[in-house]
Amino acid sequence: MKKIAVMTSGGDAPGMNAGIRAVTRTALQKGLEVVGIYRGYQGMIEGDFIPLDRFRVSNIIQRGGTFLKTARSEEFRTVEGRAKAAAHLKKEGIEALVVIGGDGSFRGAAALHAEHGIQVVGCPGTIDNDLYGTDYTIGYDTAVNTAVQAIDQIRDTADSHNRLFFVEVMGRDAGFIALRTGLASGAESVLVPETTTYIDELITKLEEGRKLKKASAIIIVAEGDDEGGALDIAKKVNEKFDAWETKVTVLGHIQRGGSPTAFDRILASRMGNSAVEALLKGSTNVMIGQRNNEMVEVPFTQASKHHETLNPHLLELVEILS
Ligand SMILES: Nc1ncnc2c1ncn2[C@@H]1O[C@H](COP(=O)(O)OP(=O)(O)O)[C@@H](O)[C@H]1O
Ligand SMILES: O=P(O)(O)OC[C@H]1O[C@](O)(COP(=O)(O)O)[C@@H](O)[C@@H]1O
Ligand SMILES: [Mg+2]
Repeated sequence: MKKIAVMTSGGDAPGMNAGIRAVTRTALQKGLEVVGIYRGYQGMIEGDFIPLDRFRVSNIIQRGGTFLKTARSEEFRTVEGRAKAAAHLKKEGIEALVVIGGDGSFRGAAALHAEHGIQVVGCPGTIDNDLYGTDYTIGYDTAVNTAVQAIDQIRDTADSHNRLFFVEVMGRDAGFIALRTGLASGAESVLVPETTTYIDELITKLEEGRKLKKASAIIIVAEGDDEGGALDIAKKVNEKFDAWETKVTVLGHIQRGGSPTAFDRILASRMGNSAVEALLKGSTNVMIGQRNNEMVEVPFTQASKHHETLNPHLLELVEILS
């Protein structure tokens, strides 16, 4: 193997730049040439490539987003689109690829391997933490820290006015961001898609809080919750409970940006490094995961099929401590 490519795909996540840097510098150190692919699979289809040297990845470890840009490409979902993409890779002499992205990106990589024999290894890059086989994905820790900081600020104003806040966090159909954010911000309750949400139970809890003369209440709602988003849930609660004035905040894309935490930079650096080592020893169709602080290889088929379960003890802890 002489030349590899690296790309970012799907939703951006803080730490992706640190991952690109780690892939590039590890590969160069092993005597490989490295090419960056702009705009995910769409850039691959269009042959939008840039040679990477050690200086091209200087001064990016601390930057959010991804300097290679990212995209969601409908064309890559087609056999024809993938054939165009593979033709560009072959013309450039690229034999192997590191994809930093989520479950969808790994499905795309698996198709590229099946149809065109390109060797593919993935690094989990998504704020949602919704991949099986890794304790953490790149960007998750930063997103949680961003959300916690925002909720600390909401708590100041909620307390001053004695209000009830519903704060919606991202996570698509997973509740990881919501759970960790709720624990760290001392939320009264966390509503996640993985467990059934009972509006009546929530109201009982809020009433108990009123009786205890709590100054405010903050409920964290995962965007994919089974009872709907924060606005829907606030409405349902308000139909039966209006003792507190109620406000809704949707944190949205601020959770995706910002400088990555030290945790995410280190995770991305280790994963990028392991991805190149995996390619060199001939692995393909695997994601690099972190398990008990060790780097491991997880087949794409497992990684993208489902995600880890939420820790029920942590869900319980939110209730115990609130
Ligand atoms: N089943 C699939 N076959 C081929 N390509 C896919 C498939 N699923 C996703 N992709 C490609 O991967 C891209 C990123 O996937 P997406 O689900 O949007 O984000 P993520 O990788 O963060 O989960 C898609 O826009 C598409 O180009
Ligand atoms: O930026 P978009 O296209 O609105 O997508 C929003 C979605 O992307 C995410 O921020 C990240 O998801 P992916 O990493 O799977 O792309 C989700 O939490 C959210 O549901
Ligand atoms: Mg995804």
